[in-house]
Amino acid sequence: MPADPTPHGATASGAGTPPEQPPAQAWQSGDAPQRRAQAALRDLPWEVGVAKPDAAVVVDGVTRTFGGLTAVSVDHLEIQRGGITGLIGPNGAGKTTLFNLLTGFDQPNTGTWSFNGRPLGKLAPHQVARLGVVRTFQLTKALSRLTVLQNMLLGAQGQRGESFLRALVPGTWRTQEKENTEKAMDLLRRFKLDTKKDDFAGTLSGGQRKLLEMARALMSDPQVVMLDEPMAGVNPALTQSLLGHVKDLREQGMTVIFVEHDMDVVRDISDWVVVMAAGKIIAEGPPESISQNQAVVDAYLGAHHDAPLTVEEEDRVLAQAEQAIAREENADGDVLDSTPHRKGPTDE
Ligand SMILES: Nc1ncnc2c1ncn2[C@@H]1O[C@H](COP(=O)(O)OP(=O)(O)OP(=O)(O)O)[C@@H](O)[C@H]1O
Repeated sequence: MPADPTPHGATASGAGTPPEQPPAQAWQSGDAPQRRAQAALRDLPWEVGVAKPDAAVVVDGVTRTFGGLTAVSVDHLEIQRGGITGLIGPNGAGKTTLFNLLTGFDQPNTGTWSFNGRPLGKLAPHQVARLGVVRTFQLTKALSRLTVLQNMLLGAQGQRGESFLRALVPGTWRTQEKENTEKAMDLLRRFKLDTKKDDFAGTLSGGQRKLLEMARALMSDPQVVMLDEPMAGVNPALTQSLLGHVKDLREQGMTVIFVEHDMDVVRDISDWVVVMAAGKIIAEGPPESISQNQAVVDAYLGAHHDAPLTVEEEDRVLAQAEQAIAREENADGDVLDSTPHRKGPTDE
């Protein structure tokens, strides 16, 4: 069982309640998306698995084990549409594994999950992306020997050229390619990478690669964007710009879920925070509820959250990222084959 969350205002059952506040305003269509998301969430109890007023993603009974280790065991989780949800937890809590499962990069042992009511299990990453759910990676997977623009074009989804029959009509393909190039250049301008379009991605700084990764994810017009540590390794000058871009995604109506260790960043941009430890969700609530939650404090202190990764941990994270990249490249390249290319629980 997950530890009871005990945020400010905790009840005997361990569930938290929001503090007294003025009555929530009814949603106005002209409201800023941030205010809408926060208004929708403000009166919810701070308890694990709480139902959201308008859930885009719903997860039920998802578990993933590696040998004897339970990396993810999530009973119930709902992600509010149009909000920014921060997913936090100590190293090894299962955050990346949960991202991998939800986006088709890994398969669970049990469980179901859906987007807009449509089950996403058994779909490959490119199929999940086409339905509107995309992710970025902890270690940016911008392909270093492709140019910035080529990387962007790889992120385009639903290309007419992917259909075998349409691919036989070169004019159709060229139209699509032109549209994709224009869209890519618009995004590159937005992310201030347009002057680098012909540079190899490998020559970009860490922060610029993060921007490229985010820009590339937007090529498929996603509705849900999952960002794995978007700020990690980014110099302070670019951090504000990246934060601004994440907030922009919400402004444009997207649902954002992001993994982050920096609590200042989490407090700054999250409408809601979900805390994982040892594979389970141990707390949920608005950012202000989290630092007052004893279960969260214990999980972080107990796990030596701020300790640097050991060489073994670094090797594992790198190997995981490389495997994920290889799987996505297989999925991208194999467009005529709808068979999912994924790692399953039996492939450990
Ligand atoms: N492919 C794998 N094989 C074996 N164990 C794995 C694998 N992937 C993840 N794990 C284990 O599952 C657990 C959860 O790992 P995961 O990377 O999801 O955690 P995390 O919360 O994302 O951590 P971090 O914050 O360090 O990125 C860890 O104990 C990890 O060692």
